Amino acid sequence: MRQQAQHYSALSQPILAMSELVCKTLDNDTTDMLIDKWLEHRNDAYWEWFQAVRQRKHASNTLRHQVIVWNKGDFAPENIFCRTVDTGRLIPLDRTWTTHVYHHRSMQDRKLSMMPVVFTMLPELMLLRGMHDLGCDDVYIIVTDLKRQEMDDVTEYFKLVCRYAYGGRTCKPSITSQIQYDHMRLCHTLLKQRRTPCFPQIDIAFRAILYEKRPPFIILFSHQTTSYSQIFFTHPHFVPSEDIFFDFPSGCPNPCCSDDCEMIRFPRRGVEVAAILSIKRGGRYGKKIKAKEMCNWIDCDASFSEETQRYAESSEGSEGSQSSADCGDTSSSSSTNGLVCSKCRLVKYCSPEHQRKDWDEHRRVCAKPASLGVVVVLLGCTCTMLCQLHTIMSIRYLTARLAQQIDEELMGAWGAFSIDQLMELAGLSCAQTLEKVYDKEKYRRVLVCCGPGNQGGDGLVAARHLRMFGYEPTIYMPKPGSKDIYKRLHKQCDNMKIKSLPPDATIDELRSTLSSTDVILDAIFGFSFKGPIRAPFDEVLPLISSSKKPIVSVDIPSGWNVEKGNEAGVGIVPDVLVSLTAPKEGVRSFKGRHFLGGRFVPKAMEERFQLNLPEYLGAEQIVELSQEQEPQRL
Ligand SMILES: NC(=O)C1=CN([C@@H]2O[C@H](COP(=O)(O)OP(=O)(O)OC[C@H]3O[C@@H](n4cnc5c(N)ncnc54)[C@H](O)[C@@H]3O)[C@@H](O)[C@H]2O)[C@@H](O)CC1
Ligand SMILES: [K+]
Repeated sequence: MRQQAQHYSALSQPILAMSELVCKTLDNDTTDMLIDKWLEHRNDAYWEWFQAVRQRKHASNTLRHQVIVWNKGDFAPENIFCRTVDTGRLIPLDRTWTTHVYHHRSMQDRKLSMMPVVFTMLPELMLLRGMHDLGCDDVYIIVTDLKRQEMDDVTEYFKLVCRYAYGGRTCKPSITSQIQYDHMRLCHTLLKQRRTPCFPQIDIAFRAILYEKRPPFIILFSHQTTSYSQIFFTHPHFVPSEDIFFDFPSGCPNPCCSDDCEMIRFPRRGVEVAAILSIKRGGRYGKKIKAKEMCNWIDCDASFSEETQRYAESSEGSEGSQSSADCGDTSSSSSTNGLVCSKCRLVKYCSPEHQRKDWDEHRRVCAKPASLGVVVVLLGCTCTMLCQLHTIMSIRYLTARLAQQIDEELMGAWGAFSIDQLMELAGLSCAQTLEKVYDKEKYRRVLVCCGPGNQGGDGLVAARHLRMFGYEPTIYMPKPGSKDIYKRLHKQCDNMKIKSLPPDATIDELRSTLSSTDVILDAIFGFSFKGPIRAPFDEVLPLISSSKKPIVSVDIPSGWNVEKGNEAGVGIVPDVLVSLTAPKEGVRSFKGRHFLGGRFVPKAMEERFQLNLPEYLGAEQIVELSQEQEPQRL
């Protein structure tokens, strides 16, 4: 061992036999067992993400774009299909794998199990496995205790070495000295911090695995709670598409977690942020990587040429494939075109026979795209109506977490909005909605009920605009917000001589104000509400509900669960709802007039989150989504 170690250097190619790390292998059955455990005790954030995937089905009907599909059946790996990055096949997530975990021998001495390591990363591993077809039956993980900065440094070092000196290749003297310097620095730092394994051990195992096993990706796991685990891809082709993974959970249990606090650096934003080792392939270092599109039948090695692709369609859907198979074309040799499943249009086969063979598996996901269904139903409608209705049908409903994420991004470095701006537009759209439905001659007296959060701010802005529109608003804030913006907005209302009930107004005072109110604006709770309702709102909400006055709710009716709706039956049931940015999951079954407001989402963001928002007309701040009755002004 010592003799072999003498040959180890930053610039020579190590072999796995030189590694002193212990390799623990978790076979397919163990992985299966871990997946079952995960399904039993799954983390809510991942569960939400998988649910959201369902809504995005057939967002795009083009063959290459639908990267993850779940159309039918329960939440189980066999019902969730992933488009592989290397063969373009759409295959279920139930293909397991063998995990090779390399760790320091001290962990073995302490009888530490490697299962928790795999379990921590299970959702990420499942997706990575699902998105890689060839050569991904084995997954390699090296366990470290690197801190965040050290992980960053090690990542940069491996990128450098793989780019210039992979497989012991010689490189320019200036690069050689840089590699040697970085290597020395890392050895020294990790030794000083008593990291186990030390850097040379990580380096030997890492580069030897790359060279001998040639995996599509390799993982450096970190035990440190303040660090993250890095996934290295050995080619840009192996990085899953960002289309669907941009909102994949960060792995951190804290819902306010930012990008910087990822536990596993899953490439949520695609190639741009992934750690890619640009290994030059070909010659004696292995085959060049070429993404190819292959027949969806897993045992077939026919591939389709990109340039000459001519999508021949089978005459019927997959269900009809059995009859087309009888036509007798059984060629499975390399083909330049293919048969596209005419029902879902998501998969391609080299022959009807292979389409038939794959049907048992593919039937679990095969479904007509939603948009086609709409076209059939609406054949009698005018073109404009059809477009509008189609858009409405496919608008995205948000979970609480996603609504918060969009909010943060709008006000983050990319969005660059301030809260004042968003609140102004949100409040304006609430006032505009009320004005659209309730004529100021008949419904002049508006009670604007404001909660303690940002939604309360929307209410104050709306009160100001309503006054401008000629209404007579009265503000009721049972628990005024403490933020400066809240106080400024209230001052602006005071300046316009808008009345406010005192925060400590008694229930009797509220009852008497309600009796002289024509319409109520419910700006109490928004997407951050979590039941049960606490005082003083536990008395206020029932009183508003029992007043029998018309109610316009902002974003989500107060007291409703953001995802499950009014399941507890204690929420306000409004006549009109104005959703902000995009409607929330909980209002899917809302029966009244439903508007969308908050016209500030940039197109790029709308596309990234696949919100599929309807078009706002002209200078309107609102757009009506659906209504039970004919739209009319009351
Ligand atoms: N991006 C967007 O869509 C924008 C959203 N805005 C508004 O901001 C809202 C979200 O604002 P916030 O995150 O501040 O939250 P909320 O306005 O939903 O309210 C949170 C407040 O309610 C209290 N609360 C929560 N559950 C409670 C319970 N069970 N009993 C009593 N009190 C409870 C909390 O203590 C907190 O003070 C949205 O719904 C929307 O109306 C706009 O202001 C700006 C733009
Ligand atoms: K509300």
